[in-house]
Amino acid sequence: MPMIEVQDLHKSYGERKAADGVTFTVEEGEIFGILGPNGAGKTTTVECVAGLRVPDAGTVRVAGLDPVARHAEVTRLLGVQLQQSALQPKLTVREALELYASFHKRPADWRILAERLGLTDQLGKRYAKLSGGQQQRLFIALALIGNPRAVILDELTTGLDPRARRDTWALVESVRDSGVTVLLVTHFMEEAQRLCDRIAVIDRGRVTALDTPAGLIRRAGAAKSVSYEDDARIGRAELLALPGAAAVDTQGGRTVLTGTDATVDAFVQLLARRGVTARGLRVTDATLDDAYLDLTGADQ
Ligand SMILES: Nc1ncnc2c1ncn2[C@@H]1O[C@H](COP(=O)(O)OP(=O)(O)OP(=O)(O)O)[C@@H](O)[C@H]1O
Repeated sequence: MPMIEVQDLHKSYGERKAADGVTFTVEEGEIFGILGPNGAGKTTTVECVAGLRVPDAGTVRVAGLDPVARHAEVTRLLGVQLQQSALQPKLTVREALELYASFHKRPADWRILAERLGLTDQLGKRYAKLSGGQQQRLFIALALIGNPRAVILDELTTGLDPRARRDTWALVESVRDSGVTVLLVTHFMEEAQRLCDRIAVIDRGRVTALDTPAGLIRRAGAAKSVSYEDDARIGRAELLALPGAAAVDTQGGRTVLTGTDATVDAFVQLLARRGVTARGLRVTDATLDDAYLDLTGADQ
């Protein structure tokens, strides 16, 4: 049985369709990403999974249970860290952990959790005095305190510096390695590419693609890009006419040609035929960023 199933989920706020037929399945043990631009419907979708919102139509199941009708059981199975979570500013880390542990019948040992999440030295610190990274670690601890089988982590690393973000990624991996399924909401491509086994790209309330990170990149068809110092000897139209060529941009005096392996081969042959040396030539693999722009139309 899948850990989480969402089938044709619809949810509107008045006229605004936040989820417009969202469908995906999360298997046990996965880190499954929901990636999409602001307002795409990501939070609405995971709130329905957590049973915090009632869908207008469609089916949601967590370990086979309806999260609205069987809310108490689902709360035991599913830990939730929602976007913009906040705690009472004067609460200390220890008090928050103890309080949340008291909500569960069989909580995890909060001291072990604090140790695992690097919070042991912060136990006496008030929530308001924690750094952004420490606050996020505390929220992960609170999401895990009921020993859940799955966790929802929504916009976990927003506002964190690159170092804290990387530390948080390592934590998410260790959560998965401990056997907990992770549903991760993000709008950071790098985060999704680095962490997720599979990703659903959501745009305007719909899943526009669902695949592994590598699959999404391949599907977007922009597998490679080649860049060089522009000297205008090869025209833009000529570059775009190469097989598989998807785009030509100029960035900081460099021409960037995006396409497939075939585009790169044809470009190199073109240089050879012309006897032209492209200075500062670089060939790079396209990232999920390129695929994402393609899949969401976010650059339009
Ligand atoms: N409680 C609400 N009342 C009215 N409209 C809402 C409410 N919550 C969300 N919306 C709207 O529904 C749409 C989807 O919002 P949602 O928060 O699900 O998107 P999101 O993908 O999580 O966005 P973000 O990345 O900005 O958090 C947006 O247009 C948002 O303004």
